[in-house]
Amino acid sequence: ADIEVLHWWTAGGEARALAEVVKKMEASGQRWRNFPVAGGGGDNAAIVLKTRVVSGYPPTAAQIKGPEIQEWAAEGYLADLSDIARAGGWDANLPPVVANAMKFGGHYVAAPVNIHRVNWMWANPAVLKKAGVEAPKSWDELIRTADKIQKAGLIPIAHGGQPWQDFTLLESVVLGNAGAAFYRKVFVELDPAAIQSPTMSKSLETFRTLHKYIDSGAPKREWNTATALVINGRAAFQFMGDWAKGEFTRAGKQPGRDFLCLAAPGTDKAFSYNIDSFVFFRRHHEDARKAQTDLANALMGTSFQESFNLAKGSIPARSNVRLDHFDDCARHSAEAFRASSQGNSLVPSIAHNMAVAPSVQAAMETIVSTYFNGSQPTREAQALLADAARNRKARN
Ligand SMILES: OC[C@H]1O[C@H](O)[C@H](O)[C@@H](O)[C@@H]1O
Repeated sequence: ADIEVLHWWTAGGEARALAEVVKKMEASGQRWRNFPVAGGGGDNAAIVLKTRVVSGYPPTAAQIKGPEIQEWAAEGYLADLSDIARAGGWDANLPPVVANAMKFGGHYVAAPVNIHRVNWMWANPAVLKKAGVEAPKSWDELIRTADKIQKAGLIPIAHGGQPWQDFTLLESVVLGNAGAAFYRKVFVELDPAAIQSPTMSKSLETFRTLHKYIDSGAPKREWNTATALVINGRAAFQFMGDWAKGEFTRAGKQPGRDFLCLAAPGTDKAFSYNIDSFVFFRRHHEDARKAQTDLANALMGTSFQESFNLAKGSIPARSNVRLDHFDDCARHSAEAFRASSQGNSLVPSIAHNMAVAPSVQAAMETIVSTYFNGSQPTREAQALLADAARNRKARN
């Protein structure tokens, strides 16, 4: 049968990883019908998906993540994957944080394909050498380092001017400056007092200071175009999740030699997670359900979890996939995931829709991006963020 899948993996490394899924499906005799919606981060895809579902024309499967999964399940649109999960031993082979994110009312309604770490700093060692600087360990040190890089005529920070990319940068600043417990207070518990605290003011001011280290070509730039600036030695750093690594490896670059994968300043003991997953829209036709079962099984298959994540830059969601074929960055990520799960410094990525409901996430993303690209007083931005948080809580 046809299996039509809506997703937003159109950038080079993403498309290469997606090809692994298509290969698997075609091998199981299903016809893959691609429904890509361009736009990194997935904001566009979420809008297109809503339109299709509301007009009674949902795809067979779609890329949906975090609390949005529970929202769709609560509406009764998603197929129950419990039988597939039981037969596949998902509970035994997934870290609890991953398993729980895939469930609604204790039932699996989504299949996870990976664990991305968001709080990375990608660096070009040749650019650092040219500017005579070291990789910074704190955000204050980053600012001093960036000044030197800029004086050397190079771009300190490769960035794409899109709200989700701005939010991705802020989450690493808060995590690095104030730690995992404070991050949770602000971006998970939505605590208005923490949002309006001097600690948050400091992080917002550090965040906005970084704006002067991005180049004038940044507005609207896609994330992978920004990664190319680091790959090509025009820029020193990019703050982005490890989907960026898929771009370096696709360009034949070696970790440790051509690029460095470092934790964002001050975040080496923390892990901001982003889990990609697919849901399946309820279907009554037997063939369609068979195709959905085949895809769910393929996505959680050990060999697929290896081949997909080698291309994507993330680590497998399945905890029993050996990492022998993975590089040092991936092994570093897996170790950081393990250590931060034990050390209580594993946090859901706010910028990548893992922490709060989509509506409050979108409201905060807009406030954060407006603040980053303008001259709004910090206190004012904090008040708006606190309002967005309160509104959400009022609706709970
Ligand atoms: O498009 C950029 C990134 O956006 C989202 O965070 C997705 O989870 C990730 O898989 C993708 O690579």
